[in-house]
Amino acid sequence: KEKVEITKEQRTLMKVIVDAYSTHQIPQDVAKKLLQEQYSADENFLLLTEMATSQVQVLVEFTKNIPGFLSLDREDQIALLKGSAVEAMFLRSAQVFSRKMPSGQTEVLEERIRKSGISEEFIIPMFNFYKSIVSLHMVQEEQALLTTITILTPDRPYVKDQQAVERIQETMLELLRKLCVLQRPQEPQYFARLLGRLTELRTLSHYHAEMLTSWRTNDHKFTPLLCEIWDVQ
Ligand SMILES: N#Cc1ccccc1NC(=O)[C@H](C1CCCCC1)n1c(-c2ccc(Cl)cc2)nc2cc(F)c(F)cc21
Repeated sequence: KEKVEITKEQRTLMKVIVDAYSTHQIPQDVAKKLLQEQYSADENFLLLTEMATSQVQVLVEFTKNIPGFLSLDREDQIALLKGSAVEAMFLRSAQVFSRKMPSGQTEVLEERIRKSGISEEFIIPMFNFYKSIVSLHMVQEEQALLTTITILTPDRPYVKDQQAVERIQETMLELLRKLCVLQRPQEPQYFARLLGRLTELRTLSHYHAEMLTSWRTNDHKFTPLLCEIWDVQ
């Protein structure tokens, strides 16, 4: 039986990542807004572009706190941010959806999102992903590390020094592996299941541009930052 224990450095690394992850969150709670009232498709589209834009800003701030990220080549830092922003946004949305809520509220939230203006064909794959995240019952350490691992994906377009990214990602993968073993000793496959979600996440993210351009709204206006990050306009 493998004796797994977190080293002192790993504990420090964990604390840095989790603190940064919880600090750099969007101030306004989108779930609360959506539960408070029903918006039109146009209002929802505007809300989405606002949320996505501020999500990119908090993502940039978060990555600055990932040990080793700032010592990567500057252009590679940008390539990693551009390459992971959409996935990070869907992962964040899934984590918001999987939050414990008073009974019946998750169903209301799901209904509001189904009717938000998003076109039918994307609703199923999106909620399949969200529900697969819900079923994992991740703790915040796992959520923070999973987002970090997503950002540190070496084979993003235009990354020059993939080895340098791999080295940092491996540190995070090893830490997550240990956490999963310690957190779920009775579920040896849990770590593999977590990483499997990143494959689903990448597939869902392929649709992001179409999800936006097919939104039921008269005016698909995007912020300059979103035009940069999302393949739109
Ligand atoms: N962006 C963003 C973002 C950043 C941080 C936190 C949540 C975010 N998600 C959001 O704001 C959107 C809202 C925006 C208003 C209209 C209804 C969807 N969203 C999405 C959703 C993101 C994208 C695309 Cl194409 C379709 C859907 N899946 C959500 C799940 C949830 F449970 C949830 F509460 C919100 C959710």
